[in-house]
Amino acid sequence: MIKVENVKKRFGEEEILKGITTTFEKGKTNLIIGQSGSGKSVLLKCLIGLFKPEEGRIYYEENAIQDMDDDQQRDLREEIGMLFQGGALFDSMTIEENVMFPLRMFTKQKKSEMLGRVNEVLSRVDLNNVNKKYPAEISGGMQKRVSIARAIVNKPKYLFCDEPNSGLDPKTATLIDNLIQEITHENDITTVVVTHDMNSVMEIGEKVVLLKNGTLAWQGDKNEIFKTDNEDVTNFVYSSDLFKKIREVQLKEG
Ligand SMILES: Nc1ncnc2c1ncn2[C@@H]1O[C@H](COP(=O)(O)OP(=O)(O)OP(=O)(O)O)[C@@H](O)[C@H]1O
Repeated sequence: MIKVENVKKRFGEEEILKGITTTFEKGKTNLIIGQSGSGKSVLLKCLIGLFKPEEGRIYYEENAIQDMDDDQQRDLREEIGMLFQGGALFDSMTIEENVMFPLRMFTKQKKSEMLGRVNEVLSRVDLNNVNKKYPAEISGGMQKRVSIARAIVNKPKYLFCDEPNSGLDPKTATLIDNLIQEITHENDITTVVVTHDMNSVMEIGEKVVLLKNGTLAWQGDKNEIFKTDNEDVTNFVYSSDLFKKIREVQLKEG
């Protein structure tokens, strides 16, 4: 579990996060949603220690990042898997080399051991026989699977995904969402996903945190999001025409 307590982050005069308090739960897919510029990425960067909040505390289990020394922060980094926006695979490396990269960075395993683990995670994301290909030689959906494999190769306790569906067709996006959720459940990981995608909210929103102008406007789960009268939620959810229509049908049917 990750606990966020009154986190404030400013850039110059502008306060971007205005005191966020929430929890991201273990074994669940926790989603951060909100309009463009609401502070989702800044919060994610605070969580992984890329930005230092001016105020507030972020706890991994019982331990606040703010109290960790360099060694403890390095240990924490090894427990974190990151799925970057766009995948961020290294173009000049094969799929196998890409997935092996975190193992080479963080462990002293033998090559054969690393290869065993690489094949295990590639197989988990249903990718076989692509080891020697380069990212440009496989589809966007497959690249995303490779990125997931790379993010989990070190058996992280915490997984962060920045817009995992960007650039994917709806069917592939749903497959990727489901894969992230399955892996979260199987390994009891605390997963945090930043997304704009209402389909993701409906599919995997086990805990949903809505940001608005750097404040926490609402939190709940995917079922509650369609029942609440919170105006910020309805503005966000029903800014999509499709969901507006679903809402009208729901209201008609009582
Ligand atoms: N390094 C930075 N320096 C200064 N301002 C920043 C920095 N990073 C983000 N901001 C500002 O913080 C605000 C929130 O940005 P953030 O990237 O968190 O939004 P977001 O909700 O993730 O939006 P999007 O959905 O478009 O990615 C924006 O006004 C942005 O300009």
